[in-house]
Amino acid sequence: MQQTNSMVKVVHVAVGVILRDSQVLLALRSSTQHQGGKWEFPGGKVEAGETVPQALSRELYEEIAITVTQSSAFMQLEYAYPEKTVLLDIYLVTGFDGQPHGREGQPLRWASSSELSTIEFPDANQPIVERIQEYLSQS
Ligand SMILES: Nc1nc2c([nH]c(=O)n2[C@H]2C[C@H](O)[C@@H](COP(=O)(O)OP(=O)(O)OP(=O)(O)O)O2)c(=O)[nH]1
Ligand SMILES: [Mg+2]
Repeated sequence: MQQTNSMVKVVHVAVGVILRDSQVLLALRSSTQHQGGKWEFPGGKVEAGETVPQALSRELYEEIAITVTQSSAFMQLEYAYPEKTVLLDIYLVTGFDGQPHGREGQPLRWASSSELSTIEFPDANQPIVERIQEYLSQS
């Protein structure tokens, strides 16, 4: 039987594009994770009963120790990896408290718009990178 999209479990992920001085904060996914060894926008899975902004705030506090004070919906993207399908719910984070650091030992870096073109992201991320570059060129 042909597998249709409705039969595939979709993993809902809250993703933060954290902005400061026209740069974006990235975290290195550990080699043991799905899409490991690539740079990501910090975030994680939305848990049952959570809104996306709640999941985003929780994940950014858990992963990089910041408290989100200002965010807005940016884009949504569904992407089918061979092993799973993800729905990335992407928010711009334009205000936060605290000094970001990788609480799980993961390296962090700030990247400028042009640097984003040279960094290896998970396969789903290309449209996100393009929209960020468009956004930064207008601001
Ligand atoms: N955080 C994040 N996840 C991404 C990006 N692009 C992308 O394809 N993903 C995928 C990879 C994973 O399959 C999924 C996110 O899962 P995750 O591993 O961050 O989830 P989590 O933080 O809840 O971690 P865990 O507790 O399951 O280990 O979304 C991205 O830019 N940021
Ligand atoms: Mg995560």
